[in-house]
Amino acid sequence: MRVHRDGTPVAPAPGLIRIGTRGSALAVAQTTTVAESIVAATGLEAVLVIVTTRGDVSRESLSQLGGTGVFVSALREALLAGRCDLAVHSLKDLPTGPCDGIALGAVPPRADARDALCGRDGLTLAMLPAGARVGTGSPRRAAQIRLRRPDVEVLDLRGNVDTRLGRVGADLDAVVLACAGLDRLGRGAAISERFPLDEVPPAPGQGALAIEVRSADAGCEPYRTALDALDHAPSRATALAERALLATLEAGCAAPIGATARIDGERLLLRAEVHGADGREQLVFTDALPWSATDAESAGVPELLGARVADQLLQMGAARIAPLGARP
Ligand SMILES: NCc1[nH]cc(CCC(=O)O)c1CC(=O)O
Repeated sequence: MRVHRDGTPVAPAPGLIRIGTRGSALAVAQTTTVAESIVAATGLEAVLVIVTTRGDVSRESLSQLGGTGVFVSALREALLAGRCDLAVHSLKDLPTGPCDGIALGAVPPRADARDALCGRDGLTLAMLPAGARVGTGSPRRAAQIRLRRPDVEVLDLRGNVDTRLGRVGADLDAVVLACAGLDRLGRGAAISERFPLDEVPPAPGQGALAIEVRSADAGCEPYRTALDALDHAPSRATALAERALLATLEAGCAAPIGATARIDGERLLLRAEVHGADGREQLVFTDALPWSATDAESAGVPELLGARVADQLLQMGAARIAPLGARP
């Protein structure tokens, strides 16, 4: 497998699949795993095409750039322009709306969706001393921590995973990050606590990857074989239910919303929470619908379930208590 970094085009060739990715260590690690699966399933040769986004090179804050969508759009442009054949994203960073000409080709088996506390000296959230300094850039994570530990100080945090981890034991006592990213980077040893999904629901889609393909190519070989080999029905169903919730709430990726779906026997179950702007109010709702990976009737169930849970949260006052349209 080759990694192409310099920005010049990689010509399409028979037997070669060009996989677009962001250039961060995390993105390259996860796209490498995807590429290896494709090579194993299809016998194709794979090249990673690294697409630099404004979000990677700019020092502006994410809100000035227009949200995490900036990471996604450069990769989608490369796909639409034919500079790569597939694009690999962190599913939680994708905007909820459809994108003309692009289809969600596959959702591979989901990594650990939980949030992780990385505390100095192995400290868990309960063990942190009063007044401890905890870093996170996420309003959801901030609200979840304040609710459990009103006596700790939550501080804003940006930067890549290594930058954030580097602050632990320096100016911060702990940071909160996604388990998936830490595990994929081989930094799982930095985790002092993995928060239970039902108690601290993560961002919708966290831990899942989205493999995008040009809509016109989705049913054609060799893409079809590659995508079929990558796709994992339970991971797709849970991630899509969580995203449908976000879409119905008309919420941005920085809105203080946590969601976790799971397969429970022959049902798809979705639990979601919305946090108030002041960090004290919280709404929680859980619902389930019949779902089975082998049943054609189950198509559309994840979207239906996500919309139902969102409607219920709206009736409970979600739009009143939370800044749903907030950008990071
Ligand atoms: N918000 C940025 C982001 N987008 C995807 C991941 C990695 C986890 C994943 O793949 O869901 C992270 C880092 C984090 O939240 O700690």
